[in-house]
Amino acid sequence: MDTPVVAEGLEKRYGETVALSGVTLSVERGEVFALIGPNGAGKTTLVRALTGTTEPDAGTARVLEAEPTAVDRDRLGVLPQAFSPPGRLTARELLAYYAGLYAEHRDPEDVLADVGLADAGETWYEDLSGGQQRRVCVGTTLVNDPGVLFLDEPTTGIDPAGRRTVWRLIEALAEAGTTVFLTTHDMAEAERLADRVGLLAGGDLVARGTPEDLVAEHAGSSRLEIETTAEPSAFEDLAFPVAARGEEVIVRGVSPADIGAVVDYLDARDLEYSGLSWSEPDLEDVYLALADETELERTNRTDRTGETLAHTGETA
Ligand SMILES: Nc1ncnc2c1ncn2[C@@H]1O[C@H](COP(=O)(O)OP(=O)(O)OP(=O)(O)O)[C@@H](O)[C@H]1O
Repeated sequence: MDTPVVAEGLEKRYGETVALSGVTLSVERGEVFALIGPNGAGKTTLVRALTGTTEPDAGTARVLEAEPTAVDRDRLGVLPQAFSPPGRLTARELLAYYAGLYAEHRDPEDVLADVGLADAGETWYEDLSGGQQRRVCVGTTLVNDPGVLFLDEPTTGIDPAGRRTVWRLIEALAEAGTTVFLTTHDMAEAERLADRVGLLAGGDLVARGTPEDLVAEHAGSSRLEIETTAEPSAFEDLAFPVAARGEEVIVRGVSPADIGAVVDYLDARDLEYSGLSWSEPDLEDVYLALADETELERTNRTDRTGETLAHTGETA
């Protein structure tokens, strides 16, 4: 079977603004592809170009082997970033309404349960909480059991438990062969769900790969965050790279076994601290490193983070 989502050299401008500057990508069947990137990076524009709601200035897109405007809608699910169904329909009525648009559709009751709203079926959409509304919106994209699903920030505004419900749902869909193209600002979401992640910045896909590969390549080393008002210079003799950020000192490359030595260092110098937290590098570090780098290249600025470096050339 052919690759369900393919973009080649997609370009889109709005006046002087370059929203997409030649994006090429493909997403395989059953794959979850997460598109991340700063506000205004072009994510929604890319989703719109792939789903036929905006026409690119150059390049081509194919979804389910068709032009985006000619895709068999029975096989496609699209959740736009801004989606406001009628407020005076209940969650159940809304899903039944959207299901009725398709000759073959799932039982709306099952979809309601899938998005964790079995108990809220009789509530008007306008009376649901923001997170419940978003879950109904996700549900509307599932009624036709789509083969390809575009979800533009599906979990924005959803509480942690509801988010996990949606995550499990997406995982189950992908396992059953649904191709999922997702945009998100939630790095935990991208890391958990995505087989591959693409980082869009300034209309360009500046990095792509599995979350693991991106972390290994771009995220740097582990970080120990020390909440302290001590001056960065007080850490000069520590055997690890250190950077300061506000009332935090960030020590890089510390393994869990090294934490004791850092604590000894603090105690020996009477450096007061109110908290220590250690973390493995993750996708958020990748995002910060690459988004900053791209922003730097774009603006040619040299001082963007407000971080003061102690005795290394690193940023935190
Ligand atoms: N219809 C439009 N008219 C004019 N400019 C637009 C239009 N749509 C998008 N843009 C511009 O194109 C750029 C990319 O916007 P886009 O919405 O694709 O970004 P995004 O990555 O989805 O952002 P966010 O994370 O904030 O949702 C922005 O500078 C935006 O202002």
